[in-house]
Amino acid sequence: MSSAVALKQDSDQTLGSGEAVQLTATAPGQQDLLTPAALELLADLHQRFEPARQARLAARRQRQVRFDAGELPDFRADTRAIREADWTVASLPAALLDRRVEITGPVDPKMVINALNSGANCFMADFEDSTSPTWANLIAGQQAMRAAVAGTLEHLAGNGKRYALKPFAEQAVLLVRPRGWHLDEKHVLVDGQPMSASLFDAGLFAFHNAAALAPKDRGPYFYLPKLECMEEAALWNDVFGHVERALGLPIGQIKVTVLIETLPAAFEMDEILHALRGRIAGLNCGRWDYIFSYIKTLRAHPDRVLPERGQVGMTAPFLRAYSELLIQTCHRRGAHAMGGMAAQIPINNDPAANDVALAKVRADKLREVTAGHDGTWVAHPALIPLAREVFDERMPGPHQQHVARTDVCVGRDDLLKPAVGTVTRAGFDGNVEVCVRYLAAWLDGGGCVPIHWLMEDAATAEIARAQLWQWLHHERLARAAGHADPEPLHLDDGTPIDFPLLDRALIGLPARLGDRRMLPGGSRINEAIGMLDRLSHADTLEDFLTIPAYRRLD
Ligand SMILES: CC(=O)SCCNC(=O)CCNC(=O)[C@H](O)C(C)(C)COP(=O)(O)OP(=O)(O)OC[C@H]1O[C@@H](n2cnc3c(N)ncnc32)[C@H](O)[C@@H]1OP(=O)(O)O
Ligand SMILES: O=CC(=O)O
Ligand SMILES: [Mg+2]
Repeated sequence: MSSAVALKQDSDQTLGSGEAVQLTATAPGQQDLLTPAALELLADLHQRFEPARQARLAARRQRQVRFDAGELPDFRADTRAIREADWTVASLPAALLDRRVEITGPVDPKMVINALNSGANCFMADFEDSTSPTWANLIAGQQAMRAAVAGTLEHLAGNGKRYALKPFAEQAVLLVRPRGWHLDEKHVLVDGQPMSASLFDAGLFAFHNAAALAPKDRGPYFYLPKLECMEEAALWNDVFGHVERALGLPIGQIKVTVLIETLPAAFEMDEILHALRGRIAGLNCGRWDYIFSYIKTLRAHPDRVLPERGQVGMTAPFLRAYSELLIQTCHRRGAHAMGGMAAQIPINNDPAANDVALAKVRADKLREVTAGHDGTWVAHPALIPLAREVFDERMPGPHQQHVARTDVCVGRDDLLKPAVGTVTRAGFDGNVEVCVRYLAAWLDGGGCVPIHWLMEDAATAEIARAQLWQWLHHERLARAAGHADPEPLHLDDGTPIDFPLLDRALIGLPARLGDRRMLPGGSRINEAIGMLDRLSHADTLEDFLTIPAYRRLD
């Protein structure tokens, strides 16, 4: 670990000497978390791994330049030996053997208590897609994690309802999802530079909780988001190896599950498992970011434009191929193949509509367990009994790794084959509405919101704004790709998808939304409309919505 760390908090308060960590914001109770020793670990992680992170991000940009020039993703020639050799990942810890139902959600204390008490096998506490990373949210989330692991987490709601944890044996197993490699944590500067949000979230969680987890036969367990290739997985492996040494943990104590939620990563599932083989417990189908990544990666390929989001289900060719390849790959290597998230949530005030929503969730879980997944995700506690029932019926053991799926034969074309369908006016306007409402909520500190009874988070908002951009720029992109006399895309009623259509949707949105005081982030709606307008008109597709949005946070 690096030498002593100087801590400057706001007013240049210096607690030590040597390298400087500067905190640019304050939140209640942060002194208990950001102790000199914790900051020393964070500074050390930054100094060791920031150059490699930046190199990986540069490699992403270079790869995208090639895709924009017409190249298509493919399996790597230089890693063929890894794919062809027989090897398996390290054995799984007992706590991660049966993961049939996992609940996910933001990290505020009430959600954390509800999720841990929910009866799900596991809980993924999410610092990424469903958390808006205000400094207050991050500090409160890390405090909630520490108190949850200590068994002391309590919450008193505004309505007077008290929340407390069930006994440890009845709680879901905790996994934490740190933010992805692309995000900075601007409130922590090391040597004057913002540190990686991934290293901040994961490093701080491990620092405060590894010792308390060990006597319970647990460790810091992580879900790793938005990886694009094996080198990014190897970087995580190096980080965790170093954290284990720094904290005196046995090597391999930190376990990970990797979300396969980018198109490039789907071509490197074996390689990612291999890079993390001493600590990986499984892969997960992060379907929403995967759809976003398909659009983003193939943005300049006019023959691979997707229809509106509602028509892109898991039975679409490229999604079916990816989930089946994930199951086959995981089971060959001794890892769990986790399913993903249906977006429907319970509809409290309309029993008939609720039945339809639950039927869609049931069909999704049935598809997953029948295909060979070892577990699934739910967004809401009320969906746990349904998911459990479907998995219990078809998966009598703790998992189904014995289902080898040798019948699956997925090649490059299968992973790239687009869904067929249309863009309706409702689909176009729906993308505008979801993006604006989600962005407004996010800017106001809310990371996950129900909109028209669907769970909307950063990944689904990314689909909405990336689709809008790709549809609107289609004619220009097609011309650049060599198509003679390309036309704009059209809605199914014949209306051209052009900027006047977007302008009309944006101008009409406030009236459609009604009383914005009733909406999460209602006061930020105009700002969100302005952002979507700019992002949609820009000649280049912004990599992540949350990067420009983060500049406006705090
Ligand atoms: C693409 C991806 O990355 S998916 C993973 C990221 N997304 C998620 O994790 C989604 C998590 N889900 C949620 O945040 C919520 O379910 C929402 C925002 C969609 C809906 O939440 P609400 O509007 O509060 O739903 P609702 O009012 O029906 O909740 C009823 C109760 O269940 C609780 N609840 C709802 N979802 C969850 C959850 N995921 N975890 C724990 N508790 C939950 C609520 O806190 C509430 O508790 P209370 O009765 O004690 O007040
Ligand atoms: O993180 C999950 C996803 O679907 O995206
Ligand atoms: Mg995701």
